[in-house]
Amino acid sequence: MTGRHPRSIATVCLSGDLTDKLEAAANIGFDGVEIFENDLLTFAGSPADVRKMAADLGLAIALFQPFRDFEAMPEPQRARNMDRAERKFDVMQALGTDLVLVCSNVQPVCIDDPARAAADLHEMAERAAKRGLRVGFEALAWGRHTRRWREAWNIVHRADHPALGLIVDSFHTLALKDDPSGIAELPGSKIFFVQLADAPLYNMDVLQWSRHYRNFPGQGQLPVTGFLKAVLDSGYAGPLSLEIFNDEFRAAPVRQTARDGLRSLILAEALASSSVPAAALPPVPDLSGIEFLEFAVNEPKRQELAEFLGTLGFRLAGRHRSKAVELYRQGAVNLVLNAEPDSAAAGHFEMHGTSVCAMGLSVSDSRAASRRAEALLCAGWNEKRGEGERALPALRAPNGSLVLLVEKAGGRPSLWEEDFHLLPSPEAEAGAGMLGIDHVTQALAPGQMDSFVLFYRAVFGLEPEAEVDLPDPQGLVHSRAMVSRDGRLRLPLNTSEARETATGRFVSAAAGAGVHHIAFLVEDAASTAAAMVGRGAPLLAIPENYYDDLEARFGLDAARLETLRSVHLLHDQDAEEGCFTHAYTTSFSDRFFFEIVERRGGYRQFGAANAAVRMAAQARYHARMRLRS
Ligand SMILES: O=C(O)c1ccc(O)c(O)c1
Ligand SMILES: [Mg+2]
Repeated sequence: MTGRHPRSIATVCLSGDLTDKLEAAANIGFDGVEIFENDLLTFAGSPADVRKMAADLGLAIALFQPFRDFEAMPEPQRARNMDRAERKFDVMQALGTDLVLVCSNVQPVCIDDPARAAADLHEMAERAAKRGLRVGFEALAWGRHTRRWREAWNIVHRADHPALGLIVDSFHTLALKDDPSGIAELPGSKIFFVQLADAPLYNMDVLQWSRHYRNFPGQGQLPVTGFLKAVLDSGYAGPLSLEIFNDEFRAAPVRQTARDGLRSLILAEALASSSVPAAALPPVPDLSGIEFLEFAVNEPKRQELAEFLGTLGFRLAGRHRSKAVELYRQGAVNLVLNAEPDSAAAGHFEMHGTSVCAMGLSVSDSRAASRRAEALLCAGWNEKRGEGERALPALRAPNGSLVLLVEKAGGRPSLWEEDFHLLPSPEAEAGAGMLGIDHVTQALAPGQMDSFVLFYRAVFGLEPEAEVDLPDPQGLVHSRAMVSRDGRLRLPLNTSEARETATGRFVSAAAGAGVHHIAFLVEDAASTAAAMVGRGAPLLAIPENYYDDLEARFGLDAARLETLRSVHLLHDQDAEEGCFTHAYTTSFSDRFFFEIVERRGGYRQFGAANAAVRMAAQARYHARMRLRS
């Protein structure tokens, strides 16, 4: 590969001991690592052992860090710091790395004099150079006197030593809302190292923010792309390295974090260097929504689920030509029930019980979409298939479920016509009014949000909406919707630290993340709900108090209120008079549930105002069911 920057990750990003960290970084495909001193101190082998381990794994040790509180100290600390530096140079030579990161001094006694800082760094660089080593100086956003990249650069420039260079870190620059564009004017060869980190926008103490809430580029809200563009425009040719301090990363499975990290770096580079072909990714797929959802079932659960879907107005529309797979249909909604032994669905059923095991996304170019996914490190999947059946490119989502890429080619028979024996649709069967899939909500285990956000953002170009907190009677649920640019695909993601919330119960019952609810778009929620009730659908009962409050909030007339009340409908309005009217079923097998939604006047949200009422009703229902069994 030509002209690609070496890709590196700091050991502090990853969980486990140094062996776990290096193995994960190497296996996923990083070229190098930054060794954090703490990971070395707590490691039971020598620096030479670490050097050998990295070499055996094919990993460069790109940098050793941090070296703290060095520059501009009064005597006697100044002299002591020079000795301390010599000892760290010994460690670096044993490790086999030539670059140390000096972060700006935070000590109150540090002298406010750039000339002194420059002189001290000059001396350190002179000592380093004697051993063939180099020193990089980084501004910490909370440094005593040096906080911005330009302040650090002025000191480096003034010190004027070939073994001294600048280290820039996107977090420190962007957290202070400092302008990175001037980095483009620096001589690229004087930038010795580049660290990348993103973060959610929190209004908090910058040190706490940095030490606990950083995340990978693309997982947060900082303008990392603009920062990286400036870096690349300088002509910098060294490593791009991820440096994330994050409480959840410290607890997450190390290989997952390593994969997310490399995925984020590949995406960040592609976004920042869209004009450089070497960094290019196939484009974000042109998505037109969800073609189907597939449920993993066994034979008894297939019958049970088919009956449940019948109460929602779905009818059996076809049987697969070669597999124990059925298609249920209504409007543009396709639901597939897969009971085929020895399939991805069967594996999913073994692990998670009755659950959504695959989502079929409709794309204009499935091969390009799958090449993009592969370039972003998604594992693929080849399902066995019968003679003449369509091969659907498939990739694994972070929870192990599949995303299948369905291409709608004009003129060609549909997937359903190709692979299924379709049953004639009876004229009289009108269904209950489902038009399409409005959104599909997944419940995630605590700590998985960043991973899923990055997956949908990188592979499919969905953008995260602002996080909302939903109060369940048993704890808080955090929800963030991933939405395609044209709004046609909506995938809310929910997490909860509390085990007994609706989200927490799902994750423990289903043994992991998965689809928790499916919302169908309808034209007229009241008539659909009435049709569902007529068919025996179990709608979730909503308390009287809710309707009293609705009347007060929106001034709905008595007849409308009575309609809503009679079929357990909830209602919300946005500031622009957009309306959202919706109802829920109780859950299937205490797992997932369905929603019908009617959107009017451009309403774009998900009825968050009603989530507390829904979750309290679910908690009551759940408690009643538990008493019965
Ligand atoms: O939090 C810190 O102290 C710290 C140390 C080294 C770094 O490179 C950094 O960005 C932050
Ligand atoms: Mg840093």
